[in-house]
Amino acid sequence: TIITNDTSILKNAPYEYIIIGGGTTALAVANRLSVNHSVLVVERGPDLVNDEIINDPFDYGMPSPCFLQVDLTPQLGSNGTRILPFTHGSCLGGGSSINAMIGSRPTFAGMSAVEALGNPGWGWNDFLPFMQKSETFHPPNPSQLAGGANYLAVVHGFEGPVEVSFSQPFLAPAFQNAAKNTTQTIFNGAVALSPDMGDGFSGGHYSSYYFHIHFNETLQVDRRSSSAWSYLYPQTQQRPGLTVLTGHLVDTILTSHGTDGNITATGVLVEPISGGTALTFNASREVVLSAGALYSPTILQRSGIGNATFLQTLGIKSILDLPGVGANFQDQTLLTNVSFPLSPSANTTNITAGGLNLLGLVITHPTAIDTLGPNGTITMDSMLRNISAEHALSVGGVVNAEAFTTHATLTADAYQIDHPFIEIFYTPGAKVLEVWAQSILPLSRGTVRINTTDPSADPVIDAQYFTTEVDIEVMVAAARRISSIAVTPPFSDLLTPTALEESGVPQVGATDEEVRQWVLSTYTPGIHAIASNSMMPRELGGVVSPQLLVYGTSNLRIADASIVPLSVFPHTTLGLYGVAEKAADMILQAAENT
Ligand SMILES: Cc1cc2nc3c(=O)[nH]c(=O)nc-3n(C[C@H](O)[C@H](O)[C@H](O)COP(=O)(O)OP(=O)(O)OC[C@H]3O[C@@H](n4cnc5c(N)ncnc54)[C@H](O)[C@@H]3O)c2cc1C
Repeated sequence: TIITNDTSILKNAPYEYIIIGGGTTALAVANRLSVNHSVLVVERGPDLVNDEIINDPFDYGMPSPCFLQVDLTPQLGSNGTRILPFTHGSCLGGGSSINAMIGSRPTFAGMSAVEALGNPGWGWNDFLPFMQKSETFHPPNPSQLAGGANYLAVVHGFEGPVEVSFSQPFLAPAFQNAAKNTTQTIFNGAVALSPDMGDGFSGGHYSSYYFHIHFNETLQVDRRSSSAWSYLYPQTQQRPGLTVLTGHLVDTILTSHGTDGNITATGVLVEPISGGTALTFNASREVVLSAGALYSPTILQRSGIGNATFLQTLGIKSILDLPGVGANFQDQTLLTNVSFPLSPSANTTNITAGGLNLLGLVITHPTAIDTLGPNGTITMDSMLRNISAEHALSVGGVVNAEAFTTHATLTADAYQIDHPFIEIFYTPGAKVLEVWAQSILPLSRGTVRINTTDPSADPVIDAQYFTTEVDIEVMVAAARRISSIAVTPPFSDLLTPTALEESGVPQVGATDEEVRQWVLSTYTPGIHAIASNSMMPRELGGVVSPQLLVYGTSNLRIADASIVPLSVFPHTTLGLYGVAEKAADMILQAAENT
C-alpha cells in the first residue's frame, strides 16, 4: 500500500475505483476492493499513524490534529439560540481515530425499520454476516468474566480486521456491579442482564460493554482499533493495488451523461489542502463517496447533485435534481453534563479504575415501556402516529410530509417490538462518577448545506435538535431516570450524600417543566451524524438505492454514515463496518458482472 501526500509519485493511469475520504467506512471498502483492483483513496486529513493520543484509548477526547469541530447554526429548539460545536475526525481513520470506541450494534427491530423503509436486503439477518465479517471479537478471559463481562459467540466474527474486546485489565468491577444492580432496581426488575449487547435483541437489557480496542501483546497495553489500524496499516492488510493520498480534498465529482440516460462518474477534481494546483484523477469503474454525513452531501452539492433550486442560488449548474441531498439529517442528543461526586470512603481502584477511563463501562437500553410505563407508552405511540410534518417541512428537513410521517410510524413500530428507547451509560472518573443518557431514535430532521463553492469551507449544519415534541419527551424521561440513579443504592452508596444537588441534575420530585428546562439548556450533540444522503425511496427524498447507488447514476455509490436513514445504530462505528463490508460485496459483484 502506498500512503503519501505527494501527488508527483502517483501513477497517471486511471484507477478502477476512487474513494472520496479515508475515514471509518472508506478504508474498509478500500481494503476489500483493492485485493484485485486498483484503488485510489483521497483523504483531506493527515496520516497520524504514530500519534500516541490517537492510539492510546485512554487519551480519548484529547486534542489531536484529527479532532475538528464545526459550530452548528443556532439551535432554535433549545430554549432560543444555543450554538453547539459538532466534533468530527479528519485524518486516516476519520471518526474511528478519535471516537470513544463504544462497541455498539444496531438491533433486529432497528434493521427491520430500515428494511421496511424500502430497503430489501438490509434486515438484521442479512446484515449480521457483514458485521461479523469485519470483526475479530476477543472473548472475555476468566478474570474479565469474573468481573462481569459476558458475550455470545454465535453473533460475533473471529477473523475480521477490527479487533473488539473488553479492557485489560477489566476496569472498575465494583463500579460496574453497583451500576448494574441500581439499573435493575430503578426499572423495577424489567431490565435484565444481556448475554451480549450486540445480539440483535432489542431493549430491556444492561451489560458491561465492549469497545473497539485490542490488547497489544508487545506493548502490553490496550490500543485503539481504528479503521486505519484495522484495515490499512497492519502488514496482513497491505495491498499493492491501493494508493492513499492524504492532505488533499475532493472539490467535485466529475461526471458525464451515459448512453442509458444515467449520469456516469468519471473521476474527481482534487485540491491540496496547503494550496496549489488542482488535479484530476479518473476512475474506470466506480466512484465511492465516503466523506461522512457532514461532508458527503457538500461534495455532491458542489458537483451539481442536489436540490436544483437551492443549487441555482449558489450559481451551481444542476446535473441531477435530488432534493434529498443534505436533507433528513439526524443526530441523537446527549445529557452529558452529569457528574456525581464520589464519596471519599468509596475511592478505591476497583471503583475508579485507578484513573484509567473508558466511556460507558456499563450500558443500559430500556424500552419505551420500561422508561415510560404502559400509559406513557400509549401516549408516545399516539404522538408518533399523529405527528405533524409542518415544522420539518418548513425548514427543509424532509422533502415531503409523507417522508416524515413514514419515519415516525416506523419509529412507533420499532418501539412496539422493543427497540431501545434511550441509552444510559455509566462511566467512572478519578473523583466523580458520570451517568449520561442518550436519545436513540430522534424525530427532529435537519439539513447540511454549502453556502459557497469553496471546497475548504465548513458546511452549514442545522440539526434542528428538539424541534419535535416527542424528542423532548424522550429526554425528559431519561433525565428523570438519571436523578433516580443518583439516589438509589448500591450506586448511591458510592456517592456523597448531596451528590444529586451538587450535580445540578433536577431533584427526583422536580416538575416536568423544571426537567424540560434543564434538558433544553444542558444537552449536547450525540455526534452520531447520519442520514444526509439517506438510503430510501427517491420519492421520500432518498439519495441512494439499497445498492447504495446514487439515484440517476450508473456508478456513483455512497458508503458512509450519510446513507443510514434512521438512527438505529445507538453508536455508529460497528454498524458502519457492516455497511462497508456490504458495500464492497455489492461493488465486487457488479464488477464480476461487467
Ligand atoms: C468525538 C466522537 C465520539 C464518538 N464516539 C463513538 C463511539 O464511542 N462509538 C461509536 O460507534 N461511534 C462513535 N462516534 C461516531 C463515529 O465515530 C462516526 O459516526 C463514524 O466515524 C463516521 O464514519 P464515516 O465513515 O461516516 O465518516 P468519517 O469517519 O468521519 O470519515 C470521513 C472522512 O472523509 C474526510 N473528508 C471529508 N471531506 C473530504 C473531502 N472533501 N475530500 C477528502 N476527504 C474528505 C474526512 O477528513 C474524514 O476522514 C463518535 C464520533 C465522535 C466525533
